[in-house]
Amino acid sequence: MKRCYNQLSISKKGITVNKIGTSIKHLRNYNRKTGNGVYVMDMKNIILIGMPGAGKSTIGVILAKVLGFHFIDTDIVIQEQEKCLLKDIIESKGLEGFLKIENQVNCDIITEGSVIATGGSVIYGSQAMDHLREIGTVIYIKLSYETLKKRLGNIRQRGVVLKKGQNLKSLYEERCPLYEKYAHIIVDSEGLGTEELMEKIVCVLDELPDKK
Ligand SMILES: Nc1ncnc2c1ncn2[C@@H]1O[C@H](COP(=O)(O)OP(=O)(O)OP(=O)(O)O)[C@@H](O)[C@H]1O
Ligand SMILES: O=C(O)C1=C[C@@H](O)[C@@H](O)[C@H](O)C1
Ligand SMILES: [Mg+2]
Repeated sequence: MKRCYNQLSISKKGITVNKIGTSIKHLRNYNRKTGNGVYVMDMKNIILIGMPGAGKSTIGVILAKVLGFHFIDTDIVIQEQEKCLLKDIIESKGLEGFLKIENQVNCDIITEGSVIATGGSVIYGSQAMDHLREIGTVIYIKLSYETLKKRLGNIRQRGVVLKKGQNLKSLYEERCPLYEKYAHIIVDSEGLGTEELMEKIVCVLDELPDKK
């Protein structure tokens, strides 16, 4: 099922897409008589990726408020779709089953002007990552292993996709190259509190050459 998170509205001026905090984007080449036109998706999303505990959900919601964007947490979308907690999906369907659902949920996201906080394991879904890179700017929130270890308690209790014999260190080493591979931008969050990190991301976005 495709999920659409934005709303179209029709006015005398034609069809517009209302996005909180952003200018209204018009349907291009809109013909009032036929009602035809091409809507150009020119408002990108901001997609946050990174290790579990990197702060994607925490930062994502603050970023959305500051930018006037929508906020989507894909972990919550998965839970709503499956009507089940993440850890219970992992337990009942196994790691592969969970990753398949996560890939599908992320592939199905249709939105614009949204901050999307992904789950830490989203980078195992290559179709999902290709889709997310298409619909927005992918930001990798990078944090050292040492800080993550301190921040995360028992990662098994958190429902992390951890293979047999894997620990936080080997998970970190396996995933870092994948986060780097899929990121448009890498933001080092070492030593930064939530407000500082949020400000750093806003600055980085502000400097993007193709900012819309
Ligand atoms: N900049 C920060 N400094 C210190 N602690 C932080 C920071 N950002 C988030 N945290 C804390 O780290 C923990 C994990 O944050 P959060 O749940 O946002 O991570 P996540 O990246 O969304 O993880 P997951 O992949 O599991 O969804 C929380 O307890 C949160 O309060
Ligand atoms: O990093 C992970 O393996 C995960 C992180 C969470 O956000 C959830 O997506 C899920 O619990 C798996
Ligand atoms: Mg999260």
